[in-house]
Amino acid sequence: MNFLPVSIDIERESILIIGGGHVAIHKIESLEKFTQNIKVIALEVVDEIRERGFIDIVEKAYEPRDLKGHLLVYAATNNHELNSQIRADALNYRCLVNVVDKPSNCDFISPAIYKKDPMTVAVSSNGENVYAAINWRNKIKELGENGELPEVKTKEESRF
Ligand SMILES: C[C@@]1(CC(=O)O)c2cc3[nH]c(cc4nc(cc5[nH]c(cc(n2)[C@H]1CCC(=O)O)[C@@](C)(CC(=O)O)[C@@H]5CCC(=O)O)C(CC(=O)O)=C4CCC(=O)O)c(CCC(=O)O)c3CC(=O)O
Ligand SMILES: NC(=O)C1=CN([C@@H]2O[C@H](COP(=O)(O)OP(=O)(O)OC[C@H]3O[C@@H](n4cnc5c(N)ncnc54)[C@H](O)[C@@H]3O)[C@@H](O)[C@H]2O)C=CC1
Repeated sequence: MNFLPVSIDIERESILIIGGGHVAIHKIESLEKFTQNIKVIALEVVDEIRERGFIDIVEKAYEPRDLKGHLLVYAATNNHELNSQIRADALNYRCLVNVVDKPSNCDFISPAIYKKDPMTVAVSSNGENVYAAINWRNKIKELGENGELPEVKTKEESRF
């Protein structure tokens, strides 16, 4: 596996999550710091997703055509075969898919994020050790909360 970190403009994107359980909530907790343009398709959706109010929820079984028009897709069902099938289907729709139960079958993976406007830190272990990524992020967050990261000044003042 070899994942390149990039920052994607999602201003005009609707992000699709297939599956509405605990892992879907995880993904939403990161995504909602950046966008409310999120759609969830699942047989059943947990209350924590419903309570958010801004999420477009469709309670039904996944079908390949659901992928149409979505750049970023999270295959987050509890069905291993279905999650892999979603990535295979996505080849016909130009989507990038995060398969939550198989790092080696992902177009992209979700880093551990610390966001303090306008700065974002995203830590990844290249999909190899999610707990190490979370530990590093927590350490960076601690530095940020304790005022130990460089102050963000204007662009001119920040020049090297
Ligand atoms: C590869 C990746 C794919 C992807 O999902 O993109 C992946 C895969 C897997 N995670 C597993 C378990 C857990 N993951 C979390 C949490 C997070 N997982 C995230 C990312 C990633 N997880 C990607 C790699 C990122 C990298 O490169 O390092 C974070 C950082 C970001 C996010 O999800 O948004 C988010 C922290 C959110 C935050 O704190 O901000 C927790 C903790 C918790 O649930 O609270 C548990 C324990 C759950 C429990 O114990 O029940 C397992 C099960 C196998 C195992 O346990 O060994 C797999 C499958 C596997 O590794 O095979
Ligand atoms: N990447 C990560 O951070 C982590 C990944 N995992 C993996 O994530 C997977 C999902 O776990 P949970 O969210 O806890 O499961 P869950 O059981 O809480 O939720 C599963 C969801 O999938 C939906 N679903 C199942 N079949 C469907 C279909 N045909 N069409 C539409 N929706 C369908 C269900 O309705 C439900 O909303 C597990 O396979 C687990 O191994 C687990 C922990 C962390």
